[in-house]
Amino acid sequence: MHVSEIEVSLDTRSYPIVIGQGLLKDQALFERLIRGKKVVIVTNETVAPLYLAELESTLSNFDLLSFQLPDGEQYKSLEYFEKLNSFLLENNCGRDITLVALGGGVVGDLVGFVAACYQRGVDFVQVPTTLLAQVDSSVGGKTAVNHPLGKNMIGAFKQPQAVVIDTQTLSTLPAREFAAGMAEVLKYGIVFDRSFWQSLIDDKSLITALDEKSLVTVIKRCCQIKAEIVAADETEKGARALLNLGHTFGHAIEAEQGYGVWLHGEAVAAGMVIAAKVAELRGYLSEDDYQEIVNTIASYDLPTKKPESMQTADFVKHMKRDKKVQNSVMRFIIPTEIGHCEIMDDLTAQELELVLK
Ligand SMILES: NC(=O)c1ccc[n+]([C@@H]2O[C@H](COP(=O)([O-])OP(=O)(O)OC[C@H]3O[C@@H](n4cnc5c(N)ncnc54)[C@H](O)[C@@H]3O)[C@@H](O)[C@H]2O)c1
Ligand SMILES: O=C(O)C(=O)C[C@@H](O)[C@H](O)[C@H](O)COP(=O)(O)O
Ligand SMILES: [Zn+2]
Repeated sequence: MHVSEIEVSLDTRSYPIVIGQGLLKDQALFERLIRGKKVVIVTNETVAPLYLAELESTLSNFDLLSFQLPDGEQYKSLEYFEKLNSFLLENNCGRDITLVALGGGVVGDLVGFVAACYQRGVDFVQVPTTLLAQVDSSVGGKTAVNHPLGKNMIGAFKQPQAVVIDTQTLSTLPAREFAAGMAEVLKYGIVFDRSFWQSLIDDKSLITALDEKSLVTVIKRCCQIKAEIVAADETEKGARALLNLGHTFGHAIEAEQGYGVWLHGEAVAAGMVIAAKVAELRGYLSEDDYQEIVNTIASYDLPTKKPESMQTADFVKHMKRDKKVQNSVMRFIIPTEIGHCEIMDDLTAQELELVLK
């Protein structure tokens, strides 16, 4: 089995991202990565029947418990944050526990936040099973739950002990979820790397056919980019904000439509098109690049338009609370060419009205 390893360099909190096919079965790997004796696997009702027994068998030398969440973005909530904490207390889990997040970004974000808070912080390991979680959410330590008034509004920066990516798990992922993960993959191309972007166009049929070599190449490149950005700016004081391309609009769509109605990746896809339109209207982005962004996003079966029902005021209401707001000024990430983005803080109400038409 070929296994790749990428390090997220954060001094004493550095950790590996291990990528390979069949890693859920790698007993020696997990025994190397987990410090204590007691492990709680947290997963959800969809992932459990697919992968829980396999991981439990791999971790059979640990004192093991498991906890299942219902499936859905709406359960990335304070209510389920409390339920998981209660489960840990009821089972007398101490500070030496390791939480293992087995699932997509919803499980990973919630478990990470519990790991940040339970008894003021315990170890956790990310075992992402969606494309989105493998390329983005499992890396970098942004953990959170949603609030009815905004996405990821209550959370913490808490880095995992390790990220273990078993690419085999993608074989059971529904097509709509795969496409949602591709939105974040395309984001890396638009923000940081034009030649990576080009490869996503050239290799589209291999990628969507889940060709193992192509998938590993894509996952590795995304993890490398994210690891570099996080190492340079862990808590988003500067460059890390670029990873938010499309999210200011996307988070507004998710919250306004009701969590889970639009998938995170779908909302980000539409948000990236809106951000690209802002840039094109300003003359910062060429018409050709704008059109290439729209066409490529559409080619991966992702939306390129906002929900019809949403008006400018519905966006503004949410965007005013965006975490990038500084001194009451909204800030947006916009592409100036494919492979390069900048932060913009002078979008006018008229421009906003125009792009959201
Ligand atoms: N922390 C971060 O840096 C970060 C980055 C990006 C996104 N996110 C968050 O991640 C969440 C979205 O994550 P997601 O797209 O993984 O959604 P998700 O966690 O809801 O998973 C998507 C769906 O796939 C199912 N699933 C998971 N693995 C599967 C598998 N291998 N086979 C079959 N079904 C499987 C899940 O049960 C769910 O129904 C959002 O809450 C978003 O805000 C966080
Ligand atoms: O890791 C980051 O930084 C990101 O912005 C990655 C995003 O894809 C992700 O959706 C993140 O959770 C958004 O963060 P938020 O701070 O806008 O809630
Ligand atoms: Zn995202």
